[in-house]
Amino acid sequence: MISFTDVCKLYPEGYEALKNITLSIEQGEQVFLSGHSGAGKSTLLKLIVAIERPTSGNIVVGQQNIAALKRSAIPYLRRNIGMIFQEQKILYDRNVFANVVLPLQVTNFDTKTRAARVRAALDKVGLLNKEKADPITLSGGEKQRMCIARAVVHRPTILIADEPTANLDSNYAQDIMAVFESFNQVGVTVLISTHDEQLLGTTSHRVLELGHGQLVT
Ligand SMILES: Nc1ncnc2c1ncn2[C@@H]1O[C@H](COP(=O)(O)OP(=O)(O)OP(=O)(O)O)[C@@H](O)[C@H]1O
Repeated sequence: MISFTDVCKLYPEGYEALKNITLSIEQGEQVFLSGHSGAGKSTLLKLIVAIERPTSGNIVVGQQNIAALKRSAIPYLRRNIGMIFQEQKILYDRNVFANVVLPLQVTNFDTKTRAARVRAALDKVGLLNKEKADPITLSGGEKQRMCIARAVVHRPTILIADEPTANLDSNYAQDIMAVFESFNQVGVTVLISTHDEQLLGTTSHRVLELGHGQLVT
């Protein structure tokens, strides 16, 4: 489902963020990505959704070879992927419903179907009663759950999250992880980067550890 073969990423300034990464994640698997700050976790996740491009090596997601993907094909790739990134944009000039419906605006669904999908996504993250709320009034955990609803509203087969529990207290963090778990249980492939030592120490899921741009485990 996701495979990297000898992937290297050299940023234009010359920093080698990833060195010879080879890995494979099966369809329906949940995997955590760990590693120190600057280890290359965000870079690895960005390569999967073609926010960044590899300097060398091959990346296959589903049936698509990402390294060879034309810019015009990127929106099609992302139709199958839900993304939750740290620098995620929340639009504060509109309510929760309007934030979550955004990914559906490029689809052909009619208004009724869009509304049903948004409510189903909000329901899954426990925010159904907040659809009319302004995002500014949400707690940190609720904002994060809104971002998850937005990432899954188009029913992706792969979910990628970069430090989704950073800056949340442990109760909120557990809630967020339970939401990811519930998507994985219905067959979604989930890849989450995290620093959370407690979570990494107790999880039954596979942990890939990066250190200085290389896979340690
Ligand atoms: N756009 C960029 N241009 C140049 N260097 C970058 C860029 N993005 C990341 N880097 C560098 O690549 C290395 C890996 O960064 P990355 O953000 O992937 O690490 P990380 O493991 O996600 O770290 P953190 O946990 O702090 O978010 C770092 O040294 C970083 O400074």
